[in-house]
Amino acid sequence: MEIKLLIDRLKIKQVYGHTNREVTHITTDSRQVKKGSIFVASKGNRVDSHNFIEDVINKGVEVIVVERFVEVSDDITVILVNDSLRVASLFAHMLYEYPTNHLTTVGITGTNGKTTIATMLHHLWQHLGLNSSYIGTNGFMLNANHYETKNTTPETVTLTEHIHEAVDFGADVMNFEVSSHGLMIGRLNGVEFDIAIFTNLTQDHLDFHGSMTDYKYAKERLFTGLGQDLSKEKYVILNGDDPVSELYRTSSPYEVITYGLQSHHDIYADHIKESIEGTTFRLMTPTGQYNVTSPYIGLFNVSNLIAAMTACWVKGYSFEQIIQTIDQLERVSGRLEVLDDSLPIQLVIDFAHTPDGLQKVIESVKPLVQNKLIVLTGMQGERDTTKAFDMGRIACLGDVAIYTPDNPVDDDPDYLTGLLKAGATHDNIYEFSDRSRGVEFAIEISEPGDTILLTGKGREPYQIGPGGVKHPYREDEIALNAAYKKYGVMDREN
Ligand SMILES: CC(=O)N[C@H]1[C@@H](OP(=O)(O)OP(=O)(O)OC[C@H]2O[C@@H](n3ccc(=O)[nH]c3=O)[C@H](O)[C@@H]2O)O[C@H](CO)[C@@H](O)[C@@H]1O[C@H](C)C(=O)N[C@@H](C)C(=O)N[C@H](CCC(=O)O)C(=O)O
Ligand SMILES: Nc1ncnc2c1ncn2[C@@H]1O[C@H](COP(=O)(O)OP(=O)(O)OP(=O)(O)O)[C@@H](O)[C@H]1O
Repeated sequence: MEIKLLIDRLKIKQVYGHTNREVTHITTDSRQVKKGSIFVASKGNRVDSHNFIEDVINKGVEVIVVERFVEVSDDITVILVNDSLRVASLFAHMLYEYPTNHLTTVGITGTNGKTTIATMLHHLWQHLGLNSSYIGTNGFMLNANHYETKNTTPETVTLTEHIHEAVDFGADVMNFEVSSHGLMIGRLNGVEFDIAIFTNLTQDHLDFHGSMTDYKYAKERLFTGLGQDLSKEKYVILNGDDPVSELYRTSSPYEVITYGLQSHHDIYADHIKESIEGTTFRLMTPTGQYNVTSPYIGLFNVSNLIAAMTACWVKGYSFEQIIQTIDQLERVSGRLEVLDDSLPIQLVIDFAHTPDGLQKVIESVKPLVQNKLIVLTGMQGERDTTKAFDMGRIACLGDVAIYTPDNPVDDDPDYLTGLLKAGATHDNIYEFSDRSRGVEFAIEISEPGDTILLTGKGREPYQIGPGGVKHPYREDEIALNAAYKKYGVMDREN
């Protein structure tokens, strides 16, 4: 695309150099530039990437977007603007031909359940015969192809580029985990959603948002962002069990469908029966009642599954069609996942890292516990530590609570476990500054019939230590190795 077309869209700007250049790529990261790239410089929390301009010019970049004047040779085109990241969104969407117009987009927001619902949907669409894409905490996916990403909602240019890749791949639908950070700092600028789903709002990320009120309004942006154009077919799917849905109901003019576990919702479940293999329930819908056998454990996963099914239903699939695919659905990686059911203990990994998530996950597992319940929980460094006290208290719903750090970054691991310990409600508690030792200890003290619930990590393959350095870490492997050592089960499948 000729940069003149991009520049013409901006009123407030100063442009130096030629405007008849062709560009094929845009990036906010100097390490990603190639010939034909526009490089957008910005001031981050850690570095000011205006400092990399010489470097990107040496790599062949001829067009740069900046927020402050920089001295460069005359053969470089410099576009000086007020807010370079806002311009990055605009240029990226123009360059990639407004990619969200070419597929169905589903945005999922809420404190817990985004990855779960987005993953369920990604599989449901494929079983219904569509090509699907997923972007979120577990990376970027095009059907079964998986690529790593850095954030739950990546920065604006990377996100737009991935949407463009999904369109090129032939994806019919793209499922987005929409983080409140992403909504607040413009990572989703230009993304036009067709379906917006809300899971729940409970305490998390107060280090970033400051208060639950600000956090609530951050998430509301997904719903106000749907716009007002009623010639478009869009839907709002809200968890009726969460009171915040009443606000989000008023945030958008599109049809609202509520789901949940209570009979006054539009779509809900009753006759729920839980086991360690999964859950059965009766799905009550505007088109009839259906029996569902779900491979997912836990009441909150009934809610999550209904949200996912509802998104397929509003796109025209019947509940009969949708339910037929459910027994083929894959487990959601690291979310209430039972590791090797041949063991004499129930060894479960989960990603719960908020008080509500932890409470729900313990409540889900408790009825299935035969002997004692050992809960391991962790506190993240440099994050919302005000949740630690409650998490320490909730972990004591187990007979044994083990406190560890989880991605401590530059915080002292003992400080983090101490914050958890402050909430303890019984004495059967242990602290480990090395999380893997805590996992091994949980196995060491277990007896056949016990349930061990390892929360906060799931299958995240690293621990973030001092300086933000990621060290390889696999909780599933540590736990299984310790369990095989203790219980001698050799036929491991992993
Ligand atoms: C606090 C925060 O949001 N930080 C984000 C921010 O980092 P930053 O401001 O420190 O960036 P920086 O390192 O100063 O770099 C500034 C600019 O220079 C560029 N750069 C940098 C180095 C270089 O050599 N060359 C270069 O061009 C960078 O690409 C960037 O454009 O910009 C980065 C690039 O876009 C993000 O990856 C990073 O997310 C970090 C990793 C993070 O942990 N964010 C969390 C708080 C977050 O966003 N979480 C949400 C929610 C998750 C959930 O729901 O649990 C998420 O969506 O992930
Ligand atoms: N609907 C729900 N309500 C409460 N807790 C839930 C719900 N769904 C999942 N959880 C719990 O929260 C944990 C995280 O789930 P999931 O990864 O789906 O959430 P998320 O919103 O994507 O979180 P993140 O933004 O941190 O990636 C799960 O492992 C489970 O313990």
